[in-house]
Amino acid sequence: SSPLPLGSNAAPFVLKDVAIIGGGASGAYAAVRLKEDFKKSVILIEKESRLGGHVSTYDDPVSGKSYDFGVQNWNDYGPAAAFFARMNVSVGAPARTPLVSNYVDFTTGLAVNYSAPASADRTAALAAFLAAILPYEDMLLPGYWNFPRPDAIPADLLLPFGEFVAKYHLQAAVNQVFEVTGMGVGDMINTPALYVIQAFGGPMIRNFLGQAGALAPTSRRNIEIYEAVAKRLGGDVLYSSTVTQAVRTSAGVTLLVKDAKGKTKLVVAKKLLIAIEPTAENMEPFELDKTEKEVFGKFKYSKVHAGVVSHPSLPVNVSLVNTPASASPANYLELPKPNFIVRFDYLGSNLWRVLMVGDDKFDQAAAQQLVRDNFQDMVAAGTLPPSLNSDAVEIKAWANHGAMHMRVSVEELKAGFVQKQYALQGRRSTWFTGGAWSVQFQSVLWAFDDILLPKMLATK
Ligand SMILES: Cc1cc2nc3c(=O)[nH]c(=O)nc-3n(C[C@H](O)[C@H](O)[C@H](O)COP(=O)(O)OP(=O)(O)OC[C@H]3O[C@@H](n4cnc5c(N)ncnc54)[C@H](O)[C@@H]3O)c2cc1C
Repeated sequence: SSPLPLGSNAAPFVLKDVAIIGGGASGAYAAVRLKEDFKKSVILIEKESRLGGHVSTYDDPVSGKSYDFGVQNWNDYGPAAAFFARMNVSVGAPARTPLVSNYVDFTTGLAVNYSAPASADRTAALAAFLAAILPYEDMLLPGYWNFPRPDAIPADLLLPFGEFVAKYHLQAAVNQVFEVTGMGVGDMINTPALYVIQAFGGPMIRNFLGQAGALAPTSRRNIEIYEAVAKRLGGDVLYSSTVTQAVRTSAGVTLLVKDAKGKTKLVVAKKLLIAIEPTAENMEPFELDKTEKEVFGKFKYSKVHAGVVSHPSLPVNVSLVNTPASASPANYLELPKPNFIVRFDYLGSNLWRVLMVGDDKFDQAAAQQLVRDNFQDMVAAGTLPPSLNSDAVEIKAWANHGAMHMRVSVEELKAGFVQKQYALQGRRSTWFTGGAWSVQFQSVLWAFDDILLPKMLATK
C-alpha cells in the first residue's frame, strides 16, 4: 500500500515505520523515544556528519579545553533531567564564568556610557514579567496545542513587545531578555510580545529567579548528550544525507535520500516526521502542496550565526556588549537593529564567542564580515588597543545556525495562523516537530515531542 518508489531502481531500499528528517534537538529525541519506548523501526536522516544541530562544542587543540559556543545549557523543564539520566550523561549546574560587561556601540566602535539596571530592579522586573505571562503559559508551552481561537487571543500577546514592557513596567529586564535569547527575534521591541515570550519565557525566567535549575553535562562538552544518542541509534542514522525527492500520500511516504558521496537510498516509511525549520529551501524536496505552501510561506525568520574568534586586542574576562549610543545613559528599550553582533564574550584560552542575528539574507560570509568590521571599528575608535602583528580577527570555529525564530504578523495570528499551521499535522502521513512548532529551547522541544509522538502513532 506504499506509494510507488521513486526513480532509480538501483537504489537500495529501506523500509521503516517512521522516517525522521533532522537529528537536532527534536529529531534526535524523537528517534530515541520512537525506537526504544514505542518499539518502532526508525531511520533518521541528518545532513551533517553528526547529531546535535545547534549544539557546537569547540575542542581547542591548543589548550586541550572544550568550549560550547552554541547551546549553553538546558532548562530543567519537562523530561530534560530524566533524558540525560537515561542517556547516562551526568549533569550539573552549568559553569558560568563571570564577565565584566563593557558597552560599545558596534555601529561606530565607540564605548557607550550606559548604566545597566541595578540587579534588584532587574530581578523585580523579571518577577513582574513572569507574573504577567503566567496566565498564558498553558496556551504556549510546550507548544500551541491549547492556543486560543483567533478571536480569543489575549490582547497582551499581540502587543509590540515594547508596549508590553511599558504596560507591565519591565524596563529593567529588557537588556537581559535581549542579550540572553530575545535577540533571536531581531527587532525585539517591535516584535509581537508572543514571540518574545516564546524566545525567553517562563522556564528561563524561573531559572534566573532561582525557582528552577538549568542543566549541562559535567564533562563541559554539551555535545556529549547527542554523542550518546548517536551511540544508541547506531545504524538507524543516515549521516551527511538529505532527501532529494519525496512522494507523500495518506498511505505512507517514499524518500530518495542522497549522501555526500552522491550515493542514493530509497526510504519507504509509514510516517514522516520533519524536524527541520520549514523554510522554502528546506521544504523544496518534499513537494509541498498548496495548503502547506500557503502556511509556511507566511513565516518570517531570523538567521543566526555563532563563532569562536581570537585576537590579541580582545579583552580577557570581558563581554563586549553591543549597545546603541541612544541607550545612554539608561534607555533600556534602545537595542541594536538587525543585522547585529550581540556580544564578544571571553571564553578562556584567548578565545571569544561571537553571536549574531540577521534577516533572512544574513549568510555566513556577511556574518563573518560583520565580525571583522565591528572589530576594526572598535580598534579604529580606540575602544580596543591596536596590535602590531595581527590585523584581522582569526575565526577558529563557526556555526551557521541558519533560519530560526519563525514568526508571523499579528494580522496572520488574528486570521487563525496557528490553527492552520497545526492542521498540517498528519496530512499526507507527515508530522512536524522543532522550533517552528514550539519554542527555541531544547528541553521544551523534548516535552513537545512527548505530546506529538502518541498523537502521530494513534493515527493509522
Ligand atoms: C547559538 C545558539 C545557542 C542556543 N542556546 C540554547 C541553550 O542554551 N539552551 C536551549 O535549550 N536552547 C538553545 N538554543 C536553541 C536550541 O538549540 C534550538 O531551539 C533547538 O536546537 C531547535 O531544535 P530543532 O530540532 O528544531 O532544530 P535543530 O536542533 O537545529 O536540528 C535540526 C537538525 O536538522 C539538520 N538538518 C537541517 N536541514 C536538514 C535537511 N535538509 N536534511 C536533513 N537534516 C537537516 C541539522 O543539521 C540539525 O542537526 C540555542 C540556539 C542557538 C543557535
